[in-house]
Amino acid sequence: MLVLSSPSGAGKTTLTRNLLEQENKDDPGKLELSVSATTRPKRQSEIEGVHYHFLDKGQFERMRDRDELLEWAEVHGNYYGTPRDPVEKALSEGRDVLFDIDWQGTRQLLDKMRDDVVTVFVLPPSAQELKSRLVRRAEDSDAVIAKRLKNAAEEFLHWNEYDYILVNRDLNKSFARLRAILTAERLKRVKMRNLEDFVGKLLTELKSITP
Ligand SMILES: Nc1nc2c(ncn2[C@@H]2O[C@H](COP(=O)(O)OP(=O)(O)O)[C@@H](O)[C@H]2O)c(=O)[nH]1
Ligand SMILES: Nc1ncnc2c1ncn2[C@@H]1O[C@H](COP(=O)(O)OP(=O)(O)O)[C@@H](O)[C@H]1O
Repeated sequence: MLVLSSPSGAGKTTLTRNLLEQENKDDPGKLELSVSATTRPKRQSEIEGVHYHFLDKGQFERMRDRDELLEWAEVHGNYYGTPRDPVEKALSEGRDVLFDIDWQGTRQLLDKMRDDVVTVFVLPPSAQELKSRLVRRAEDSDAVIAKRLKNAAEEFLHWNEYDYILVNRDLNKSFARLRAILTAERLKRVKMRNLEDFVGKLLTELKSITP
């Protein structure tokens, strides 16, 4: 499980989309995005079921109360949560799962599955650039942008709960660094499947060619 968090506008959605596209080009189906449920209104560019499952408050609360969410939180005055089933299915089938969730949700995932979770916190190069990106994205009203900027102060404080920090100045560089994190994490001995079998085969082969 690879988690990206950041204050709104730092670039985590852009980075997750690029990562999914590139990874699935190289190894189709290996990395899956966890599509969250939310009560926030849909943005113009968003598609139901692709970017989020857009629910009303009652629908969300029913999912939460039936324990169908792996984690959930209230962010910027709306509910957000991770549907449990798709994540469990992907993991059981050996796929990696990418999450774009906030620090509250990250804490809940870590409490449940610490050994399997890698966390990345994305920071903007400056506060002014954070504001400019929110304005340039042109998806939210001035009031919504103001609220997100105000909440960024609280979110910044959680940087030290994450494994990796990406200061997202140049998008290409940040993307390359994110891929490096994923590659290195996949190469960790404890995360590699069937390694014992592989080394066993190497030993057998070695014996057969050793005089
Ligand atoms: N805990 C939790 N946070 C989420 C989830 N989905 C999205 N978020 C976070 O909610 C915040 C707002 O997301 P969004 O409304 O898409 O705005 P954006 O960050 O400005 O693109 C971001 O910090 C997301 O990472 C989720 O399923 N659980
Ligand atoms: N490194 C970067 N340099 C300049 N603009 C960026 C960079 N990364 C993201 N952006 C732009 O900033 C805006 C916010 O990015 P987004 O990925 O939506 O942020 P978040 O998901 O963290 O709220 C978008 O318009 C995006 O195209």
